[in-house]
Amino acid sequence: MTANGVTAESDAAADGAVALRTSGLGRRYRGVWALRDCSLSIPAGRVVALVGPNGAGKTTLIHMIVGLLTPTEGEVRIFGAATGRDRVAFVAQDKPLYNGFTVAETLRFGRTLNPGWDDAMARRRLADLDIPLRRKVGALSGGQRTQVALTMALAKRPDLLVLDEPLADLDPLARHDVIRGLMAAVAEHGTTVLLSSHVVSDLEGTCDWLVMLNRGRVQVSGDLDDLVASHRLLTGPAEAADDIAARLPVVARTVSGRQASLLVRDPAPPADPRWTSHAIGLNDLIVTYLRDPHAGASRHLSAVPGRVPAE
Ligand SMILES: Nc1ncnc2c1ncn2[C@@H]1O[C@H](COP(=O)(O)OP(=O)(O)OP(=O)(O)O)[C@@H](O)[C@H]1O
Repeated sequence: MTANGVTAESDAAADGAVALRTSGLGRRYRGVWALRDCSLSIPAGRVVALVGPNGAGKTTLIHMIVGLLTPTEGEVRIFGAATGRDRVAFVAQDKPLYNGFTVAETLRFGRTLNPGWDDAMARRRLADLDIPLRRKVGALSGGQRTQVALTMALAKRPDLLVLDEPLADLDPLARHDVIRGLMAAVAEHGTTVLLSSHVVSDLEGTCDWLVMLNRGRVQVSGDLDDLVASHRLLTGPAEAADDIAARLPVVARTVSGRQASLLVRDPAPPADPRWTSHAIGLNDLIVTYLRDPHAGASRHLSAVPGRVPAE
């Protein structure tokens, strides 16, 4: 385990096991940057949560990764290759499937288009899920459509599976089933997964790497457990907050009356006994970063989390 995302990325680069690397990636729409200066390095075999507020640039990033969108600047490499898209499967937000096709016809279509298609697995998976092959896709429930789209993606036997908000529109039980099915399939084949979601509770226990985008910039990228362990919430008197902030890498601060709370990364224990240090959960960590687009941009952080060291 490493102390932060930057170090973890160096490790991944060193052993050659990088599934996805973006370098200085950016996309502009009519003069406005939707995503800028995005440099990430994701080790192979990780299940990556991509989170960020509405409009943060998640779909823009995903579409550049899967080749649906041309970058304005920078580049994407999949398993070291600029042309590695044949190793990627993608499930889009709206899960485009042909409503007039039956599930069986949908599978046949997938088999025709994909040389490495695993038809036995696809049929087994749909049978386990009680999804009838004879039913028209248009007659399936939202959860069943998601499962069919996911099965189509898994049957391609991708090395990198990219899912744009696959859990939206699903009830909690269906969300749970989708995640469980996905994790089982991923565990069997060591597939790297990149999953965007707004539902933080779905990500806990599922994902082991976290990428946070905010206003088109990478705020954080790193091993999820390491990120949670390396942040502490310090609470103490508001009048002493500036003093603490001058000495420690403060990510974000809130003041309520006479009390201040500082989210701090890799802090030494505060010498001032009026301050107490608490562990922070994943949900609070994410919410704190998301609330403040500048969180993490402290002058104390010598490297911006998520930025790949120069090679
Ligand atoms: N085709 C487009 N033309 C102009 N602007 C666009 C286009 N697509 C996206 N944008 C803008 O780029 C920014 C990022 O959008 P994007 O869809 O990538 O965000 P997101 O994080 O996926 O948002 P959400 O969580 O709401 O799906 C937004 O400000 C959006 O309005």
